[in-house]
Amino acid sequence: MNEQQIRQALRLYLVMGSPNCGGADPVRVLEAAIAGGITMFQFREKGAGALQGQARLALGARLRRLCAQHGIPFIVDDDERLALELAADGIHIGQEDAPAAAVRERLPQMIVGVSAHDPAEASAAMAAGADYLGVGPQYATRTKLDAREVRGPAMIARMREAGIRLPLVGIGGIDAGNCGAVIRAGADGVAVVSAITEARSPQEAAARLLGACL
Ligand SMILES: Cc1ncc(COP(=O)(O)OP(=O)(O)O)c(N)n1
Ligand SMILES: Cc1nc(C(=O)O)sc1CCOP(=O)(O)O
Ligand SMILES: [Mg+2]
Repeated sequence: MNEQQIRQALRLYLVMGSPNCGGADPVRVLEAAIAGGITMFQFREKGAGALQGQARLALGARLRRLCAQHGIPFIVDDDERLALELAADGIHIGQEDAPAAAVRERLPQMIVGVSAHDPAEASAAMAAGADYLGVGPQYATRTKLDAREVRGPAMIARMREAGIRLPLVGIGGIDAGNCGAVIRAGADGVAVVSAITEARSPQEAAARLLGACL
């Protein structure tokens, strides 16, 4: 994918694994979210009760197939080996994961997303060859227990003012009521977990988000 295609795909980015689905089948949740209009998906099988080993691989393969059927880019959180096993379109890594430059070198064919919390980390990620940035937490989140302090959309504006031109998505506590502020600050899109996975109707929640952050 070229830079413009990545920018478009970031518009409404669902990040999720089975622990986020409250007992519902993650495949059904993803199906509904796709019907509602999500534009990118990240398999993040993390937290209490997360699947391991073969079960994780099997779920990832079902989600991967669904994304392929609908032309939705499929990204894997953290795990290079899993990303390769699932023939993912990309990988997302954080500041505590493998160095971005090494991942870029090992996975030249993949989209590489990197978490950045300030302009210095954003510049370093850009120099390392990142394809997009994830900037959070925008707002308070209950989903990631080890999230950093809330940065707010102002951090995105600071990155843009500092000359960071990479495709960029905000993440953390984002819903239909606050996503507009994230886009107005300079993000190409929003990444969400609970606003879709915990909604009574993930399809309607995705559609509402898409409408609100256009
Ligand atoms: C799109 C996006 N942005 C940020 C993150 C967070 O990544 P990281 O800091 O590595 O934390 P974990 O998700 O691995 O707990 C993300 N996953 N996706
Ligand atoms: C996966 C993740 N990364 C974050 C960061 O700040 O980098 S916040 C987060 C969880 C986002 O979940 P929700 O949309 O339910 O708040
Ligand atoms: Mg990580």
